[in-house]
Amino acid sequence: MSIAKRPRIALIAHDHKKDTMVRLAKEYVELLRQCTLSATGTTGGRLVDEVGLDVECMLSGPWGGDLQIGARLAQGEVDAVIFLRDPMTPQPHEPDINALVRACDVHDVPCATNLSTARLVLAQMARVADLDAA
Ligand SMILES: O=C(CO)COP(=O)(O)O
Repeated sequence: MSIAKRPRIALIAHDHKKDTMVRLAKEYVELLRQCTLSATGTTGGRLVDEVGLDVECMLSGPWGGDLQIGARLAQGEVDAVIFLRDPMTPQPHEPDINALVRACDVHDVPCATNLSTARLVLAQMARVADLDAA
């Protein structure tokens, strides 16, 4: 994967996965502080408030936040997506979610949709970009 010197990571979590995202961000806070972060609205707000990260917050997912991130990604402005999806709960904006994941596949951008993969991606990013992991 191609990774910028200061990796640009998008962070997204569905409601039942937001606590997991906050824990993950705390685990990798040293790495994430060295990255340029964007997030969907509610996820980003929690990462700012509870982890103290500097995050550019897009719209909330159901209001178009996934699409905003997807548009940036299509323009080559996102190096990885951590998208903790809730596989048990139907989402009103499922087409937007699919569009973002598809954009990751189209543009060959790493997209972690569960915690274990997220850890692998973040650890690899720290290694490849020679950044300090948590
Ligand atoms: O719905 C989401 C992703 O599809 C997440 O959006 P929020 O971070 O605004 O809750």
